[in-house]
Amino acid sequence: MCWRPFRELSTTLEESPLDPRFDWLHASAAAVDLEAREAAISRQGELTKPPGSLGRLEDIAIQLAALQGRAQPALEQVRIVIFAADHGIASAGVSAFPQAVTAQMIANMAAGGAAISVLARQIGASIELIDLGTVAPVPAHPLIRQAVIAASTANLAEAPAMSAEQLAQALAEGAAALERARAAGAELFIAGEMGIGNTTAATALTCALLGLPASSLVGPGTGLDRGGLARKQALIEQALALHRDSLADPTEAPIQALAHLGGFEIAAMAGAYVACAQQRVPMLIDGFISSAAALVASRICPGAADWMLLAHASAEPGHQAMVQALGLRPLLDLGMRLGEGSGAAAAVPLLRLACDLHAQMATFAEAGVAPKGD
Ligand SMILES: O=C(O)c1ccc[n+]([C@@H]2O[C@H](COP(=O)([O-])O)[C@@H](O)[C@H]2O)c1
Ligand SMILES: Cc1cc2nc[nH]c2cc1C
Repeated sequence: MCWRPFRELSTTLEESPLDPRFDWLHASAAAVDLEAREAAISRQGELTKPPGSLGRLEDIAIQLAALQGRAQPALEQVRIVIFAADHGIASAGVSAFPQAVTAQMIANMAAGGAAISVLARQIGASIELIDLGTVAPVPAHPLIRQAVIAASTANLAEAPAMSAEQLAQALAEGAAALERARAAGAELFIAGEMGIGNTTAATALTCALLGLPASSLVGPGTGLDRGGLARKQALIEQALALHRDSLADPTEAPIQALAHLGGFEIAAMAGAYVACAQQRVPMLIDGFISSAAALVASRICPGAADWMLLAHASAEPGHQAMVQALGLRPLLDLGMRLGEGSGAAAAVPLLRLACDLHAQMATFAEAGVAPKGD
């Protein structure tokens, strides 16, 4: 695919026609292993149950077999990477919580007291926290990687959220996190996020990519009241109008939308997802913000969605449109809207159950059970 980021730029994004910093994004998504898929389908047909009776537990095992390239998939090594960043738009009052919470929650995650800390311990996942830039200080901690791009993005209702250089840095941080996850032997990659104001960025980004009005996707995020919700919608409308011309070229729209309307953590997640698809690492997508990043990744890298499982349906109302556009089906619907990768972590036991059933059930022949008649 001939894809040229920043070919025709707004004056604030100054890059050359073919910017080499984005070259790596051009590589295609890997093909899934159809032989392993067929072998897994065939094994499911031999297990002691009416064919199809384990429903989506069968589909999960088959998909993981195709992604891991083995007839018997397994999920011992799960990696959770939490990308954290602040947003310029937060100063406009689009969140129910103060901006300082982003940095405070990174510290809480590192100390082991956040929901994702409990979930990661429970499922035995390794965890990495990446600080891409917060307004309040983040303490030094062995679990926290300092990869600060800027204290926050710019206010996307007034200017492009980030420069091309900042975008390149964020995307590369995501790819580097995937590289470390692979080195640690990860069999499944989960990206989580933390960023006060990031439902505004994720909503604006999705509106731009799907051509939908702010009113159809905007939601309360951390718990905005009616007045806050109206302010959030108006700011997203303002941002979409401001950046419309910069997003006009459909071949560049995903990357331009990321630069103009995204956040550092959203761009890093998109970079990690593209790298996962290119490097054969199955990913489990979390909620609203993660799905916006997944949508960008699937637009940048056609075929990336083949490498994704969607953990859950977020309670944030705009998530439904993202789910539809991704063509994925959520595994869980628990009314969650936390982020942090929490919904994905909650779905891991289900995936493991699917793998264990696939590997450990007896076949009709082994158990001496008569198979389905003709
Ligand atoms: O992932 C979700 O489905 C989700 C839905 C609503 C809110 N969040 C989290 O809440 C924060 C953003 O909410 P807000 O209201 O500040 O835009 C951010 O840290 C997200 O992780 C996450
Ligand atoms: C406390 C808190 C925890 C979070 N985790 C992810 N987003 C969050 C937002 C808030 C406000």
